[in-house]
Amino acid sequence: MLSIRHFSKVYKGGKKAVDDLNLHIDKGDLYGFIGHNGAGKTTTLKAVVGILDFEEGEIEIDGTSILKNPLECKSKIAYIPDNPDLYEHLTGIQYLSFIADIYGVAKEERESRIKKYADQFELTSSLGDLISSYSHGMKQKLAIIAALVHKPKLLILDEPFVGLDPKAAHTLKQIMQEVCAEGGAIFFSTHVLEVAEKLCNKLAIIQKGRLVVAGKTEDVKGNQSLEDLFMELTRHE
Ligand SMILES: Nc1ncnc2c1ncn2[C@@H]1O[C@H](COP(=O)(O)OP(=O)(O)OP(=O)(O)O)[C@@H](O)[C@H]1O
Repeated sequence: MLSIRHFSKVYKGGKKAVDDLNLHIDKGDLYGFIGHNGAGKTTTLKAVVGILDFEEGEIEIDGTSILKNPLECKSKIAYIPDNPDLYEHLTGIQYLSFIADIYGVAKEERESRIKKYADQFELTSSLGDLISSYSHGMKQKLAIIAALVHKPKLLILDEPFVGLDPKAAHTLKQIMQEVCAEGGAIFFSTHVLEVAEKLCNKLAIIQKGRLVVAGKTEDVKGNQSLEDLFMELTRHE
């Protein structure tokens, strides 16, 4: 579903943020991406979704190159950045309809998907309100619903649990598991190691732009907790 091969990114000014990264995410994978602040997670996620140019390496979504055919790739994915910017002058439902229009989602399908996820996140009664009146968590929930409205094959999430209350975080975990059980795939960054450990079937740890370890959660962790492993692998940071 997602193949990252020999990906490197050097920012203007010479900073090498990611160095020769190789990762493969299959259909059904719930894949956690872990690393210290500045390790290169957001840089990787932005390159995957086609909003950050790169010169070295190849990234393919469902067999299609994000550099050569970005539109086809973007039709199959959804991305939620760590701080989503929404159109504040629209109401929640206007925003969701706008996103559904962009992806050409049929009326009945969009209505049922919006209802399902808005009910789950207890946002239904606020959908008629202006986004500018939403709290940070409500905006985060709206961004999640918008990402799910076209049933993407691949969801890319940058620290999706930040700002969510415990109930909303629980709902999001359930939705993520459901998406993957139905054959979708999710690649997400997080600093919440307990969540990654419990939720993900695969994990990757990145440090200073280089992959430290990647694979099935049980193989990566062995008998220790993810926190112990993470501290051990990154202790020279
Ligand atoms: N636009 C930019 N220009 C120059 N350097 C950048 C730019 N964006 C990020 N960097 C640098 O690239 C490195 C990786 O940053 P990145 O945002 O990918 O880290 P991260 O793992 O997502 O961190 P965090 O957990 O804090 O979000 C950092 O050293 C950062 O300073």
